[in-house]
Amino acid sequence: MPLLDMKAVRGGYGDADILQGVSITVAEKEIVVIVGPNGAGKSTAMKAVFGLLNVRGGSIVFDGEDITGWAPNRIVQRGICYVPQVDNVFREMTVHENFEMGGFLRKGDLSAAYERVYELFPDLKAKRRNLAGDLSGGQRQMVAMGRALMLDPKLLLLDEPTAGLSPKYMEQIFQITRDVRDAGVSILLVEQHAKQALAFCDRGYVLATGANRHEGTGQALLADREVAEMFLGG
Ligand SMILES: Nc1ncnc2c1ncn2[C@@H]1O[C@H](COP(=O)(O)OP(=O)(O)OP(=O)(O)O)[C@@H](O)[C@H]1O
Repeated sequence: MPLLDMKAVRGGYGDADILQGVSITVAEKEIVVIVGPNGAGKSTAMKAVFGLLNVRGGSIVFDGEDITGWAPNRIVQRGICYVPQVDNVFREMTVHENFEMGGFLRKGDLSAAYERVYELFPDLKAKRRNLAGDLSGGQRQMVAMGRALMLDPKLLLLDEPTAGLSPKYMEQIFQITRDVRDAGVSILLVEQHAKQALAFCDRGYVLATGANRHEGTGQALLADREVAEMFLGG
């Protein structure tokens, strides 16, 4: 059974259905990417998993439990964390304070959790007293990921983590994403950099106009002529 099993989900923000029956699965310790043209519903599909959408059809099962219609705070407690594309750090707080905010919902000694995030993001250890707002875009993205990881999720949702980053930082974020997966966390991410993301993920989905178009391993999607012509710029 996959860790996340989203089946034929329909829904939107208001009355109109943006998602027209989207199905996505994520297995334990798998990196799954959603790609597709602008407005395809990629971010919306991710928001559906996190309880930010009016889901009017289909189901979302996580770790054996039907979480369809649950509120985000309950979903977080169940083991899913979501890193939105923008406004994902507290800019007026230090790196460490951001991590403290991340751990806010957890009880007990968090020293192991801090150790784990600083191990994953060694660059941030030296900048732990710096304001998050003073960091580069790539480092802010790391703060956002680290903050989410403080909650020790089973599944991490990342909405365009490499948006606006240089190729160097994009590679670094991908590498860190692999490290996070190797530490036992499953990852679902939305990416604009489709070719690079498909090359790095385990499996991918191509969405268009709110529906599934293609799915397969990253390598299979990259090798698919129709995917290349229609969605990857030839
Ligand atoms: N908060 C919102 N309220 C109403 N409509 C929205 C909202 N967010 C997105 N939409 C609409 O939902 C559709 C899908 O948007 P979504 O952001 O999921 O696309 P996307 O595939 O992630 O594309 P992009 O790469 O441009 O972010 C678009 O038509 C968009 O205008």
